[in-house]
Amino acid sequence: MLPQAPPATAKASAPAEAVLTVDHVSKSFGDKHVLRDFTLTVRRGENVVVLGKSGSGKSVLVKCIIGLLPVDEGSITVLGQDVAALDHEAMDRLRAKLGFLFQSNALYDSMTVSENLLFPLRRQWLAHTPAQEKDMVRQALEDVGLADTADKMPAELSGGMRKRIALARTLILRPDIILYDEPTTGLDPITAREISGLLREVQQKYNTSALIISHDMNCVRLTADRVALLVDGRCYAEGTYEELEQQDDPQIHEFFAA
Ligand SMILES: Nc1ncnc2c1ncn2[C@@H]1O[C@H](COP(=O)(O)OP(=O)(O)OP(=O)(O)O)[C@@H](O)[C@H]1O
Repeated sequence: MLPQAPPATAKASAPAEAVLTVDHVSKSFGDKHVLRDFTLTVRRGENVVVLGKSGSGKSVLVKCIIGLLPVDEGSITVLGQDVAALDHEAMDRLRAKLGFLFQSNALYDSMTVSENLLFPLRRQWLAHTPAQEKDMVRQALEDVGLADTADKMPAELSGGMRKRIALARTLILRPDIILYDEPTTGLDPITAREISGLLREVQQKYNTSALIISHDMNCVRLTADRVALLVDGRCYAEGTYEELEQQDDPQIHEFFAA
């Protein structure tokens, strides 16, 4: 009798833990049903893009995730914590583990790049020495490919560079999950492609998980491990970019046909 083959590496196929779960969430404003039984999971180390038309409820979804809007039904779990059950202080502590990259970048024009990066760091509970702070700024700027910009003012930088600085400011806090809101909006196609590449580098280097809201199909293709289509308040379809691109369903196809 042949010796029994060792069991297949079960570990390799086990899915990573969920870091963000949106479970059958509904949210309405009066009789306007924005989210209807919406379900989505982001696993550790995964980039998930939420794709939806303008006004489909992407921002409402993000606001529910970070506890700025209460859900009507269903639940949201972030890093093992039920968002609805958290008091103000606990929610603040949870938000400190999330990174945000806003469409506007939200940089302070009157501060240098270095001061912009240090601003959120100094609001944290952990104290750092000036030497540690300098090192953290240097590392974050290196990670976004802008090592020599620490003393520059945001106004001296291009749109793509400002986006990188905003990302560095997020990375310096070592977030577990990053929420990207339209990360390539307003950038020319070449810069948009560079920023999309950077999102991938960040994911690989820090093993961060990300929820990315984007309309830019190039960005979606370059950054997404999985895409969730938000249509009529529901997660209408979910899959890799390539899987969804091949679907004939007109509701799915129209996103990829443009
Ligand atoms: N606080 C609110 N009160 C009432 N209606 C709201 C509120 N916030 C959002 N809405 C409505 O919910 C719907 C979804 O809005 P949302 O901003 O989430 O869309 P979106 O997908 O992010 O759009 P865009 O891509 O244009 O930013 C819209 O019809 C909007 O008017």
